Amino acid sequence: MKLQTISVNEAVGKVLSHDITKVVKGEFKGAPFKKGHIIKEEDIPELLKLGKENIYILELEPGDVHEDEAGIRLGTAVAGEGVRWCEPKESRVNLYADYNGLLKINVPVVEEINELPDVILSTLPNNTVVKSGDMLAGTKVIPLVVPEQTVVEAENICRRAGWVIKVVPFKEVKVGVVITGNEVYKKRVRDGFGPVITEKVESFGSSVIGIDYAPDDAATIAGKIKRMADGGAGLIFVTGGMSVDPDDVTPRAIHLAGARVEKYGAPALPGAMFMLAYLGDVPVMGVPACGMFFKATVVDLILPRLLAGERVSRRDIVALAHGGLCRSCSQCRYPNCTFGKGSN
Ligand SMILES: Nc1nc2c(c(=O)[nH]1)N[C@H]1C(S)=C(S)[C@@H](COP(=O)(O)OP(=O)(O)OC[C@H]3O[C@@H](n4cnc5c(N)ncnc54)[C@H](O)[C@@H]3O)O[C@H]1N2
Ligand code: MOO
Repeated sequence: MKLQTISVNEAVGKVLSHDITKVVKGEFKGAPFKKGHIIKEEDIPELLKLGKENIYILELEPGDVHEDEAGIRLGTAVAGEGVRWCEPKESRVNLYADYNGLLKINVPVVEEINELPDVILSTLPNNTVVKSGDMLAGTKVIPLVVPEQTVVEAENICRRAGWVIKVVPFKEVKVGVVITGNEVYKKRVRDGFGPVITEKVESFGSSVIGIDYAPDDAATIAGKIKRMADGGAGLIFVTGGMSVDPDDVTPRAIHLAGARVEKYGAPALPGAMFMLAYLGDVPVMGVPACGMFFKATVVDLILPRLLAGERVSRRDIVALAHGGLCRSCSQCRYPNCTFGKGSN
């Protein structure tokens, strides 16, 4: 590359090497002078007002990639299914969601890309629930010109990995709910769990196909879990009875139903007494009472993943630990907070 610095006063007739942007009080006000612009006499006062006494005139040589082209190539390389990129601004290319879904970030690959010289890729946390049009990531190069080799290496990393950033759409799942507890079964207490679960499930485009009530009896609860699965439920909630009292029999009931327990006890607060099991391929969630009392619990971290069709493992639940502590703010701002954001 041949990068020539010349005084603005001598720049008339020269071709600008990159966008010159305007920022007023920290706010980006666009680029009054675009890359490729031929400087005219009348541009000089405006350039001086923008604080530019010298400007770059650039001649690319073989093996050079201009920052904007590099940004586009990076954006193209990292954008997977459901992700689109925008035109570069000072080489920064933003990536946006094409539809509602679950954002998946291939974290080790993102780090591998960031190990390259002169390249950055910055993303929202893995497993964020996103809406169509949400910004998911931004990528850019640091210098005005990077070696072609750097861009090629980034592209190769992405190609080898298969995917870097993608949005997985939610499936329409038929959800069954078994509400446990003698006090609810015998109608001494009005069920508060059913409406909470129904609202959460429907917000992802799925539906509750049945809500059944069971007393604190493991065999009865187990029978109702099996009936939900036989009736076509693709995901089953079992609520209450998840802690240490003698009448807390839900974990035993899930086991008795024939489900294979992935993990009982989740490193998320609220949600410690949570259980995830699989009855064949059907996920069964044992949800403690906190799932009804608090706006955000472990359910909000696991449900979107299950509805996106993910097989959530014991390992995934263990990984919730870092970031799994809710700050218990007086006014809940979830999902705009750190709850569930530290896991990989
Ligand atoms: N000694 C201990 N006590 C508790 C522990 C513990 O480790 N040691 N863990 C606490 C944590 S953490 C949680 S979370 C809760 C879990 O509670 P359960 O899932 O066992 O809930 P229940 O005991 O069945 O109910 C608690 C409370 O909520 C009311 N409830 C339950 N289901 C419904 C419903 N469908 N509608 C309305 N209200 C409902 C129930 O009547 C109780 O008042 O345990 C802590 N305790
Ligand atoms: O399952 Mo409980 O969170 O720890 O409220």
